[in-house]
Amino acid sequence: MVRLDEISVQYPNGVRALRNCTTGFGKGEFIVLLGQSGAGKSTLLRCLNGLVRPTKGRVLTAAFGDISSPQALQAHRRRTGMIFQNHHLIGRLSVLKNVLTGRLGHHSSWRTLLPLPRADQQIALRAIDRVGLLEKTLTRVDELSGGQQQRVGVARALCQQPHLILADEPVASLDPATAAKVLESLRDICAKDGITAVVSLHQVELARRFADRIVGMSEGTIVADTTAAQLNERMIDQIYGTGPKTAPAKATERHADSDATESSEQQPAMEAML
Ligand SMILES: Nc1ncnc2c1ncn2[C@@H]1O[C@H](COP(=O)(O)OP(=O)(O)OP(=O)(O)O)[C@@H](O)[C@H]1O
Repeated sequence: MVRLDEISVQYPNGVRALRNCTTGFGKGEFIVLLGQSGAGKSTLLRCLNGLVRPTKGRVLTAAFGDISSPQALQAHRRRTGMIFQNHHLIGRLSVLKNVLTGRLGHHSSWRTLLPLPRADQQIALRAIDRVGLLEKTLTRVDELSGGQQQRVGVARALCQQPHLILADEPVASLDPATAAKVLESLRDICAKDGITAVVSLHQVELARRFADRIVGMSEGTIVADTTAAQLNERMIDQIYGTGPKTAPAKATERHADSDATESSEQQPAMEAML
């Protein structure tokens, strides 16, 4: 469904974040990326939706081919839902309006200046229903709990009718029980709809519980690629070295900032369209 072909990424500051990574993600697979902070998980996710351009190698999709061409990238992004640790929702808008932002990529820029069609509202309502938030449809997002907000993030991704969902530490800011519920709901919906999901996590236990497949990364390299059932201590040592099996508290403030920049730049345009 999507394939990374000998991908390397070197950032302008010289950091080599990915080194010759080759792997593929099949239709309907739920893949968890595991690795210490700095292993390259976010960079790999960003290559999968073209936010980071590989220095070397290609990202190939079954539907659109090599995403290095602008047309293929645009088509691929339209069908790729993103879920972030910090949700990236617009707090003062309702659940419905936030979820509807998932439809914007399906319209030309002039069309989005008008209210979105009824069909889009129905797709959004169905997505909200699937994550169990129908009774909160008109509630402001900043009045919801963290777990509910992340379910809005899932609904927004579903509203794109995606082939692929990329989730960068989607449950890192949630308590363990809520984290498990959010992942369970995401996994079940993806399995039912045949959506491929690539999810980075810091918790080995959650990876074991929810993943079909686990891809382990260390220093920009894929060091393990296994079914969840076959993940063993040797592989965990390869992924984490002698470090902890559950990674320490997050070191993603820099990403949160850069992701926030992306979304805050888009916010005024989004609000105008809704
Ligand atoms: N925009 C950037 N510019 C320069 N270096 C970067 C950039 N983004 C990431 N890096 C570096 O690339 C390497 C891989 O980072 P990446 O964010 O992909 O790792 P990660 O596994 O997602 O880490 P975390 O779990 O902390 O989010 C790190 O050394 C990081 O400092």
